[in-house]
Amino acid sequence: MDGTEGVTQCPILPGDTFIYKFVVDRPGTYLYHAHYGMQREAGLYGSIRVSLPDGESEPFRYDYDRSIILNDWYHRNTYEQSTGLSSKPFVWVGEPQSILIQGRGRFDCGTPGIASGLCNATNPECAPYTLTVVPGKTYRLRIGSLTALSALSFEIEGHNMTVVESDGHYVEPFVVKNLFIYSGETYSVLIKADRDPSRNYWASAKIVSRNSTTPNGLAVLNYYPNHPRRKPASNPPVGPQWDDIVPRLAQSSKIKSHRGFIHAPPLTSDRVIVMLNTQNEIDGHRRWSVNNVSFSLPHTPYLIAYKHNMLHAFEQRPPPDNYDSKNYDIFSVQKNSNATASNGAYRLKFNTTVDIVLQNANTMNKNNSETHPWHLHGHDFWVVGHGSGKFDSIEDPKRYNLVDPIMKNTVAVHPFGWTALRFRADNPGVWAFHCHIESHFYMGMGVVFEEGVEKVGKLPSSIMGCGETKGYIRP
Ligand SMILES: O=C1O[C@H]([C@@H](O)CO)C(O)=C1O
Repeated sequence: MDGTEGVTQCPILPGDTFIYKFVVDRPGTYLYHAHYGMQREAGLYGSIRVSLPDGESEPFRYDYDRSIILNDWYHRNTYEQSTGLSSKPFVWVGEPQSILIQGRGRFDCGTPGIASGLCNATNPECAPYTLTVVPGKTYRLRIGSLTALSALSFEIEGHNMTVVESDGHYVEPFVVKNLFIYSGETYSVLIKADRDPSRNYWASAKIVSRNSTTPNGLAVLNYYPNHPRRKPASNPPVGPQWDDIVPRLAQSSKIKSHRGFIHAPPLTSDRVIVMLNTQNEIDGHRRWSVNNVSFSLPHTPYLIAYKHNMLHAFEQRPPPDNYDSKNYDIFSVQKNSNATASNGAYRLKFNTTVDIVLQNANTMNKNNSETHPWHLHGHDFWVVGHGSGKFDSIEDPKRYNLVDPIMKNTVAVHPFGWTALRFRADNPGVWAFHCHIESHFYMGMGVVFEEGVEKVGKLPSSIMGCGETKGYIRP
């Protein structure tokens, strides 16, 4: 079960109980969240830690295992936000009010317009999250990002982090001072509590890629037995420049599979889909598109429509596999006047190898391109390449890493850059592939893949009840 509303099931109605069954078949760090409207941003999410079977060990050592979720937080509720996003004129959600580390953030209660009775900065719930460590011990910190919008840089004052896992795959270890993490991703890092134990240290999460006014999210690394509320004696780290793409691209390119766990990709692919990511206007609505097609969800979930011969429930023409890459200038604002909205799906041949090249471009604002974390349901993919500028379909594939690429389920395409990924279409079903920024998916930044749907067994009636399946009896 996958749980994506409109793709693999109908939404779960208020008061309903819905049971998800899935096989827990791989250790690692994972995220779960609502996939209806903007409910994830409204708070319906969490993380899952899958441990190893007894007797097996990981390719790294640590004394303690801790998990945190990074998020961004808005004061306006998601109904207001989604109304603005679909209005004419368009009302953008703007920057979040706070960055949260494990659910805790801060906000200046002196901000004009905030009713003072509702905001109390001395409330103990406003105290930063504290991670208590025993001097000399090594911690595995599992970090997941479920931000609605923000790309983050996470760091702990004075402590390097060794990246060892991402999205459930072991990484060939590398050391960072700050970890760039995009919505939908998970990382495990090892931290050794080997600094002066007489004090506490700041952990900080800073927004990158957007020129944000949101203050950094803060937490405290508390060396036992210091008091957890004792403020670190220094200023929190300022973090990297928000618009410096170089270190972000470098980190993305650095992540490789752990050498003891290499599962190499097929050396060739059967199909290449190049996806130009653009922001554009359709019928006066601000939208995001892939190859000039802006995604909209059908009322009848694809999986049910395919299995129950209701193909009329959505557009049968698939979106294009390419764009006019010869003539399109990705570095300037484009009109994209042929952009349309559609819910057509890509149909993949079962058991074939598919390459996706995400091509970033300028938004509708001058000299602006954003970071988009793309998340694929139902699969892990190999990240075979990242680059800046326009993807060269002859030269760039020659430089793909087909030896030890990392497998992930979420990967970023950087501003004015491209990201190439490869996967096997070997999981029968229908799967969303979308930008994990909540408002961007809402604005159409996604596609759907069908593969081997004929191999899917009888569908449970619990997933039905919407669109053309309204009359279906639910248990
Ligand atoms: O989708 C978006 O819209 C705004 C801005 O482009 C509107 O002008 C923004 O920053 C986005 O990510």
